[in-house]
Amino acid sequence: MQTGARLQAAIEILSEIRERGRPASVALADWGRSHRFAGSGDRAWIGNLVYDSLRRKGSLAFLMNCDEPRPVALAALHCSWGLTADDIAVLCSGEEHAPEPLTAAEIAGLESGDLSAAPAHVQGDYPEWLAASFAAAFGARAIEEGKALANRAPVDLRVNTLKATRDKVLKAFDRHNAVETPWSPIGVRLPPREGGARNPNVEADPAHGKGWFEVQDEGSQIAALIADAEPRMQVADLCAGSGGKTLALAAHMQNTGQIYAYDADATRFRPIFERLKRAGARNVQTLQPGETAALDPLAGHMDLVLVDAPCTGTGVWRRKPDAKWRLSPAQLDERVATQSTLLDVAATLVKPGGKLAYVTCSILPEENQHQIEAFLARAPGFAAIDVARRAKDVLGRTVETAYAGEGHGLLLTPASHETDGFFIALLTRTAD
Ligand SMILES: C[S@@+](CC[C@H](N)C(=O)[O-])C[C@H]1O[C@@H](n2cnc3c(N)ncnc32)[C@H](O)[C@@H]1O
Repeated sequence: MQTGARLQAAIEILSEIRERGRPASVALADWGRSHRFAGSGDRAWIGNLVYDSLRRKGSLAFLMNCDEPRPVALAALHCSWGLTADDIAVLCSGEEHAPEPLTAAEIAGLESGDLSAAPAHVQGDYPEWLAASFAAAFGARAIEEGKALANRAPVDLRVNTLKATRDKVLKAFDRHNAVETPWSPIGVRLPPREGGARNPNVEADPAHGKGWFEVQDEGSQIAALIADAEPRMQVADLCAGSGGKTLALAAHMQNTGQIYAYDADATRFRPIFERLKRAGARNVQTLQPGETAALDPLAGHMDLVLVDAPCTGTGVWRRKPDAKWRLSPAQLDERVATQSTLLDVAATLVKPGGKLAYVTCSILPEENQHQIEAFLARAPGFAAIDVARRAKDVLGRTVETAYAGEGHGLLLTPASHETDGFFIALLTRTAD
């Protein structure tokens, strides 16, 4: 496809997402199915522009004085890909499936659009209704943190220490410029590609088939590392999903002890079986998903309970940028209520002296520090552990929280740690 035709396709997909409220991944997959002639290079170019447009939709619309898909995509080419107004005018020839020529208003937006008078939520590209939460989380750094959540993310791999070493995995992805992640001793990072370039499909690599690594953001790796799982422990992973953290815990525990993996949703849980097999994890017992009675025998016996809670996913907006514009106050309230219930369930499983690790991939205080404060207020038999100290012990260096206020736990963010947004709190059961 000519570049102009790729641009027109991206604009059409953005219109589909906007008009029909469809997730970007679904709209892109549908487009691919109905345009079989498009090659993988075309799809990567179009997908990257769609995602970059969504990542910075608020600020790009402000610059262009219009939030329609076409001006937003043009502004993404300018602001995120570095094309000049003249470069973009060449693509908009109006011929051979290319977009119509630029209007005077579009040229003005591209050449002299200015964000300096825009409110913080526009400069930081987050929804206006979350402005107070961003200010509470980050204070004067709200715009900077929002901007970093609107960048592309790297592909992070967690080395499976049951089967490989970091050096082995680094070597396997040498051709993709693999480097060590900054914090996790078992992390490998493939930096994000620029412009329309395609990301490597790491899961198609033989090293993945051999179980040498799993795709897992460094923030998630850190959460699993500091959750305090030790060999021979009895551990419950209450929201195991497809097993990302279960696998990490199994490796930290060197395939000893027992991890009881549970999730309410059978479909989300299903991939765990294949992943456990590939990773060579033998200390995991899978519980019947959705059967809460399966948790009964664990009550009061667990050394560690991990609650990797369902959340708004505000910390992973780099990877799912359309989610940030779809999120609603009602969904946030619903998540907060579920998290609170899950903390209460988790508390019943912890043995005296045992631990409860609470993790979200959210940066919102409502789901993080406030959630922990409320739990500690209603569960006097639990006390907070100093996570910063634990992180220093595990990672060998000080990790400052990105949270601007007072509160328990550790908040990791793209701006402060080059990870996805993750919150980790560690509690201990002090009394019966
Ligand atoms: C953040 S995801 C878990 C990700 C997973 N631990 C990983 O590392 O890949 C949250 C999970 O919580 C599950 N969930 C939601 N409500 C639940 C409940 N009441 N009990 C158990 N799991 C629940 C969801 O199905 C989802 O898989």
